[in-house]
Amino acid sequence: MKLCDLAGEFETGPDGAHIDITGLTSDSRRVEPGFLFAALAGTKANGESFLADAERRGAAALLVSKEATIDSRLPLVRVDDPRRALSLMATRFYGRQPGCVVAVTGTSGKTSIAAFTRQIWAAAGLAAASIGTTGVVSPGRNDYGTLTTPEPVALAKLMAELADEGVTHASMEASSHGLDQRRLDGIRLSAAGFINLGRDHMDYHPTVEDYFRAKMRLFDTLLPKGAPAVIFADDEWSARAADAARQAGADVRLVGRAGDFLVLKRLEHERHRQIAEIEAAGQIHRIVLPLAGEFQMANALVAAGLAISTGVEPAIALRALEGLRGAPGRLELAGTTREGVPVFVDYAHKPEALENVLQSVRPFTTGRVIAVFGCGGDRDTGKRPIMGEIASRLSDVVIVTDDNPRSEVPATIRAAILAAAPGAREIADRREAIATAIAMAEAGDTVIVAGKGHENGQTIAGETFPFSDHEEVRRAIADKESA
Ligand SMILES: CC(=O)N[C@H]1[C@@H](OP(=O)(O)OP(=O)(O)OC[C@H]2O[C@@H](n3ccc(=O)[nH]c3=O)[C@H](O)[C@@H]2O)O[C@H](CO)[C@@H](O)[C@@H]1O[C@H](C)C(=O)N[C@@H](C)C(=O)N[C@H](CCC(=O)O)C(=O)O
Ligand SMILES: Nc1ncnc2c1ncn2[C@@H]1O[C@H](COP(=O)(O)OP(=O)(O)OP(=O)(O)O)[C@@H](O)[C@H]1O
Ligand SMILES: N[C@H](CCC[C@H](N)C(=O)O)C(=O)O
Ligand SMILES: [Mg+2]
Repeated sequence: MKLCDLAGEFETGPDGAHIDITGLTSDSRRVEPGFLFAALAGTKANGESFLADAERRGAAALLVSKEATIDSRLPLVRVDDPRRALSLMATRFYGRQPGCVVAVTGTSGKTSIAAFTRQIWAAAGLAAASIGTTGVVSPGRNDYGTLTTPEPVALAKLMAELADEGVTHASMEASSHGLDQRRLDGIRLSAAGFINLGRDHMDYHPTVEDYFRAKMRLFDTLLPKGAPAVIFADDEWSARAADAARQAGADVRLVGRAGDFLVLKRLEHERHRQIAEIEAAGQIHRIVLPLAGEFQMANALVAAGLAISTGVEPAIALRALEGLRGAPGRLELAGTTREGVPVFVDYAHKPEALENVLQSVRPFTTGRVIAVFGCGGDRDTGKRPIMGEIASRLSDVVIVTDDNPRSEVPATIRAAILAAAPGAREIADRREAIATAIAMAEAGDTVIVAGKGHENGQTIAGETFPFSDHEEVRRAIADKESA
């Protein structure tokens, strides 16, 4: 593609306008001959330090900030916001996107909502995909993922591939990092969703306000004016999110007990399912959601709201809730012991998520709630004691173990949690911690293994070892039975 076509509204200068660009990247190590290299200011480095490296590898043009002092003979595209420009150029380069893309933000529930929206569309006969923390799922794929919101170039390429594979509807997660770093600025959105705001990523965002503002970019910058914004109505931050979306000119649709678009009239919990009465356009629909946890009902309502807002009949969308499968590792029943103790694997790795999950199992637990969890290294340290306090308040037995210590000393992470969790046991080895919880469980108890959900590895000191909470649960149950 010619540089001037790729640059679109951004100026290229006369010399380079007609050179051919063969690809684009923001990582100089991935530059190939003919590529445009985007120099981005990062958290650890500045891409401007790698211009020479990019040039050596064959870069044909550079995307740089207006203020940068550049010593290069290559054609330059100078812009105010290189990250945004890179996203816009990447989608121009790859061309196609599914005709209908929705994005959802919030602290907890994004993966579940993206997966549910895909399932509702599929139930309505549409070729649908979801993109997020657990990877990419579509009629033709089930790819494991690493980031919640992929990098802009990878995302643009993926969207084009999905469109080529016949996918017409895609739901994606918009993480605060993704929004802040403009990863999805090139995506054409048909609707957007908001679920909640809690404590997360305080290592990256200086304040909660900054975190909230990053999330609101979805409505005030990315969502086209007049497009539907589906907002969960029952969170502490709902009113502010709705205001922000309304001010940005979105068509706000509230879902939940305090909703106006989908109103949750009644909810009854059974062991592994819930029965709900939902009002849509003046009609009451009685549905059975085959998932435990009130938070899943909230997620299901946002997903149904997004599906309805993109053309699915309300009756069809709400009926589809009866066939929903939870996203992998989200309050997922990983096994049941011979005594009938359910063992759930859950991805709660932040305070509100842990609180929700522990509260969710209480109604059907006649004995003890046994919780096994830890916290990841190189992430927000402030959440550790908060999670320790929540676990000891809401469970009867707490076992503190390792999550992904990454580069940190694991014992230091555990100590920070234990300081706020009096009476908790400390078992560093995650396999042993899971086995201990399952071995001690008696009839009436519930075991929750939290923090890693769908993950298939444990990262310790820069190395990732194969590890699956699901497999460990199965192994521990089998060992208990044969003992
Ligand atoms: C903290 C964070 O978000 N970092 C992201 C950020 O990196 P950065 O800009 O800070 O990178 P940097 O190391 O300072 O380097 C600056 C620039 O120099 C470039 N560089 C660097 C070295 C070199 O030799 N040549 C070169 O060109 C880098 O490619 C980069 O463009 O921008 C990069 C490009 O977009 C991202 O890859 C990177 O995500 C890293 C991989 C990451 O781990 N991010 C996590 C924390 C994340 O994004 N998580 C969210 C939320 C998770 C959730 O809550 O679910 C997600 O969406 O997954
Ligand atoms: N609506 C919700 N409210 C509170 N907690 C929730 C909600 N939905 C899910 N959770 C909890 O958060 C965990 C993660 O859920 P999910 O993966 O759907 O959220 P996410 O926003 O994608 O999280 P992440 O940013 O970590 O990818 C679940 O395992 C559950 O413990
Ligand atoms: N996307 C999240 C995942 C955390 C998962 C948890 N197991 C941990 O390692 O902290 C993050 O990178 O902060
Ligand atoms: Mg997610």
